[in-house]
Amino acid sequence: APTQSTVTCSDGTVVPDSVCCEFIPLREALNDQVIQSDCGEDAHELLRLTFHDAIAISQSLGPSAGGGADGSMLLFPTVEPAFFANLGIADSVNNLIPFMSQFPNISPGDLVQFAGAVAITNCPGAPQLEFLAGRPNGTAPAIDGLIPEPQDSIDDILARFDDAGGFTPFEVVSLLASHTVARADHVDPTLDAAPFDSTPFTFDTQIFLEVLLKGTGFPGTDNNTGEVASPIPVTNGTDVGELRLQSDFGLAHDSRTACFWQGFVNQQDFMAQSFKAAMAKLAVLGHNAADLVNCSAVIPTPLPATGKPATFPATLGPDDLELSCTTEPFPSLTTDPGAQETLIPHCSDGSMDCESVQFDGPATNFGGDDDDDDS
Ligand code: HEM
Ligand SMILES: [Ca+2]
Ligand SMILES: [Mn+2]
Repeated sequence: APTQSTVTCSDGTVVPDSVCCEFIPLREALNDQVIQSDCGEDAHELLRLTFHDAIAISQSLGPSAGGGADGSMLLFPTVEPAFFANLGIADSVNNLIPFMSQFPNISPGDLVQFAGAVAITNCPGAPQLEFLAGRPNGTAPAIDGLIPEPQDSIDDILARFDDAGGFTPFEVVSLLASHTVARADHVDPTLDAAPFDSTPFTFDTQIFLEVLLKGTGFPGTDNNTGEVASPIPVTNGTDVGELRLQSDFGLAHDSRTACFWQGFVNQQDFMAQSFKAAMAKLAVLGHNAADLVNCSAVIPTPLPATGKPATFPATLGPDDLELSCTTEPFPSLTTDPGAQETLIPHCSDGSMDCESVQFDGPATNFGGDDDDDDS
């Protein structure tokens, strides 16, 4: 068999090509200057950016509609971030732009996918994503209209993912594991950092469980576009109640996806591996993977899963489930202790006050707001 040649980077990491070694100092710089080795706001926003850069491609409309994972967000920061569907993306774009000049040999498309992969290694339970290097620079911004929105029908969402990269309904649900480490700043304009599950700093399966609980209220104002009622809406100061996206609710109940959604509840390894496989596809949209170099060895080992099984938030239990998968049994789970509805901490260390990093930069959100007061 042919022998695979390797290179050893100065820190001892063994990689297939020396181009991979340049990502090691980038990884340290990203963790020091932006991510703060935390699964907090900045890590979450970098993960979201991998999606919004990559999904902007269309098989039906052709290459002029968008180049996929090509760094166009960073290269044309006044164009795509200003689309309504990209509200909030300007934060992560401005946080990455300084690294383009600090690491001139690393392309913006690589930078976006690499930053997201590094970011989630700070989230206990996240998989070690594949990372391939060598994406050429994007040549034009994508057109508006390619980013799924939470008010879109499930037909439209599944069709958009299929058109972007042939994603199956199972792969779409797999990608939504991302919402286990996610909070909305713009869905309810009165709220910052409204979490999608009760553990926004842990890459666990709570998102899949909690979206299956009956909605009882809203964490801030009612019935914003793309929002439906959540099961734990109580807000107290910076502890913002859970916010449920209409799209997550729809995917949890649509006949094409309901059993996939339910199937990730309390299945940490299956969820993490399925997310990893779907992310590998997302991260190379617009490229031929065979043209890229496998630099996965430069992605750190993620923090291990907590080992805590999925649990119903305090005061809730099986009676609060609203299920649409009729062919699979629902797992038996316990309820967290406590007589009061769960409050979700604002910071990963349980405190109320944690600063996120926000560099000034050229990217602006829809409406021109540059969001740097985001917390
Ligand atoms: C049906 C597809 C999807 C829809 C409709 C959707 C929608 C949204 C919305 C509306 C937000 C809140 C943004 C804000 O108000 O600040 C959000 C946040 C987020 N999304 Fe998605 N999303 C989808 C798929 C994905 C995928 C595939 C990924 C990654 C692989 C992802 C990662 C994230 C992350 C990490 C956040 C949190 C950002 C933060 O905490 O600041 N989403 N998503
Ligand atoms: Ca979580
Ligand atoms: Mn945010």
